[in-house]
Amino acid sequence: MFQPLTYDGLAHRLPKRPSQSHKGTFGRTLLVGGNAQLGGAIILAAQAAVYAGSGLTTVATDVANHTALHARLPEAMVSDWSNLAQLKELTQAADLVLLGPGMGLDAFSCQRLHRILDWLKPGQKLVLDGDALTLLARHPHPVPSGVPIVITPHQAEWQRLSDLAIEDQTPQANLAVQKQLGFNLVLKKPGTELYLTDGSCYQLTVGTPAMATGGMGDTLAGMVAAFLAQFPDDFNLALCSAVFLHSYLAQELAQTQWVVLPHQISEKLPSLMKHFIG
Ligand SMILES: NC(=O)C1=CN([C@@H]2O[C@H](COP(=O)(O)OP(=O)(O)OC[C@H]3O[C@@H](n4cnc5c(N)ncnc54)[C@H](OP(=O)(O)O)[C@@H]3O)[C@@H](O)[C@H]2O)[C@@H](O)CC1
Ligand SMILES: Nc1ncnc2c1ncn2[C@@H]1O[C@H](COP(=O)(O)OP(=O)(O)O)[C@@H](O)[C@H]1O
Ligand SMILES: [Mg+2]
Repeated sequence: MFQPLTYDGLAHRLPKRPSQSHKGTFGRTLLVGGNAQLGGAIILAAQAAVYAGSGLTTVATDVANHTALHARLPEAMVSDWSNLAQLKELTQAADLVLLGPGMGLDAFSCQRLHRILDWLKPGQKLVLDGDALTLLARHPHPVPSGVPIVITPHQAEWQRLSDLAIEDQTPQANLAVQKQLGFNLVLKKPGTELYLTDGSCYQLTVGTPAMATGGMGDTLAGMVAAFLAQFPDDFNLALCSAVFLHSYLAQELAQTQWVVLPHQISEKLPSLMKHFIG
């Protein structure tokens, strides 16, 4: 049922950067997340998005995170996520919205999730991760039509969304729920599984327990966002490449490290992508 994701099957298939280009060519990416306690999650996601090549990256987050984000990642623009009018403008101007890392589960975050689902228009793209998935499971809301959606749950988040206990998350059961939902599903675990809306299914051949540390999924979410935003011509290739490179890089780093820190993956991305794409 699954096609294996391998280096040889993916490398050199993504397009090089055209010389006639500017930052707008490579995607306007909006990341929404990071409450006062979980700012690290959206900072890690934003670093991954910028280092993976997103042309213009804006982060809507709690004001408590603004100074840290500016200090750590001056390439990203920052907005106060409690300003709903500004959030609407940013959402409507984005090519892709990533929603969820560290966003928390309170009523205001739920409102943000529902409003962003209402504001998105056909032609835009949406990635949902972390608390956005838990909120959607608890408080379902219609999703925009004509907007490809990627969800990146770990097994407990998928349990909340699918009602499948972790021991019941067989490929057949996962596929049945994914088809009902109509989302592209990246089910994160050792041997991450991808169930795409065109019916294709893939499984990771790389990865390591050195990845089992907080923030690793936030980094993947930022990479997925940047790949989908900057490589719009082949959605599935962009998604598969992001998922593959995240674990491939971690596996490379784990040859000499006990644990791989999520930000180390981001730091290696510009050189690895040059090597991978050619
Ligand atoms: N630096 C920061 O700011 C960080 C902020 N973060 C942000 O925190 C928010 C909450 O995300 P979350 O993943 O930490 O919590 P939640 O959704 O409750 O899941 C944990 C529960 O699920 C269970 N579990 C079972 N299987 C599992 C599996 N395969 N993978 C993982 N968990 C599994 C697990 O079981 P246990 O560990 O108890 O065995 C536990 O009971 C989210 O927005 C995220 O972005 C984090 O990224 C960390 C760094
Ligand atoms: N033992 C493991 N083997 C392979 N990959 C792992 C392992 N543990 C975690 N990962 C990977 O690390 C990431 C963890 O994501 P997630 O739980 O959402 O982290 P966080 O929310 O803390 O950022 C996923 O990509 C998952 O596949
Ligand atoms: Mg996560």
